[in-house]
Amino acid sequence: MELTLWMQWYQLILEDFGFKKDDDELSAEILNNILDDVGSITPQDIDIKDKVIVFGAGPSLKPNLADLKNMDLDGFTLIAADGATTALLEDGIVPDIVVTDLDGRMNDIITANQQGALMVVHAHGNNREQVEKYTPQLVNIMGTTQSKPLASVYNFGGFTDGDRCVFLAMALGAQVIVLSGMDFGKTVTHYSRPDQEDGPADSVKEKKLKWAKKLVEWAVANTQVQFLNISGGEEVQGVKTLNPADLSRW
Ligand SMILES: Nc1ncnc2c1ncn2[C@@H]1O[C@H](COP(=O)(O)OP(=O)(O)OP(=O)(O)O)[C@@H](O)[C@H]1O
Ligand SMILES: Nc1nc2c(c(=O)[nH]1)N=C(CO)CN2
Ligand SMILES: [Mg+2]
Repeated sequence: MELTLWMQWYQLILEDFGFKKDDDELSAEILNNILDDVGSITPQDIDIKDKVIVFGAGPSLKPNLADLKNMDLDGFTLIAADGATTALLEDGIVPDIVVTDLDGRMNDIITANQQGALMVVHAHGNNREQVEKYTPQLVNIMGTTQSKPLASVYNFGGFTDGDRCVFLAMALGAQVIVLSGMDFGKTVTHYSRPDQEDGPADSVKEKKLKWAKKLVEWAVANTQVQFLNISGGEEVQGVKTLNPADLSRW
């Protein structure tokens, strides 16, 4: 999404959650400084295929993976939103890219990185400590922010890890984006909340998922990218729902 338009969404999100722009900016500056020290990658360093699968951490993720793990996924770039990484690794799949604000199961995210996954690390006002602690433990990192971009910290638009996967894929030139485990709604899994069982979202998470869905629906309505949905959960307006097995036709 173009930056000036994203900034209008961002303003509404700040107001809705009471987040402070200054906190987001400070965290982004800290990430930028760390990346200056440890090194980082740029969008030009990331080659994606025309077809991408974005994995969110919703309840349909595991059933989706049960089908996908027996299919040939070579034609797709696989992008995992944070905690979804754990579910992929359980099924023997290493994502090509992990988009994370560093609150998934960090051991698994580090393992995926060691096995080749590129890291898209998001700095925001509520994850400064995780940025400081975990970024130096990672390699092949690209930084992102939801606020003002910096030399090594990009803003492609998007808010939650899952919808930011979508905006990243679009910025990198994806033509087809398949949504998996992007249920939205009111149920979260232990992949999203590593210390909890699957169950109802708290009010903040529910609100985050509403914004995530709105942003994905904006992308569907305002870009030429072809979206397909194999997730269960809520219908995403304008997106055809498929069975995972039918993906081989795309
Ligand atoms: N029902 C769902 N439960 C959890 N995640 C979902 C769901 N549906 C879609 N998703 C997407 O999967 C992503 C999983 O990442 P993760 O749970 O780490 O979220 P997050 O963006 O860091 O949010 P939070 O700040 O609540 O941890 C979410 O960002 C969201 O976009
Ligand atoms: N300031 C702030 N920004 C965010 C937050 C958060 O908790 N605080 N959570 C996000 C992932 O859903 C994305 N951005
Ligand atoms: Mg997260």
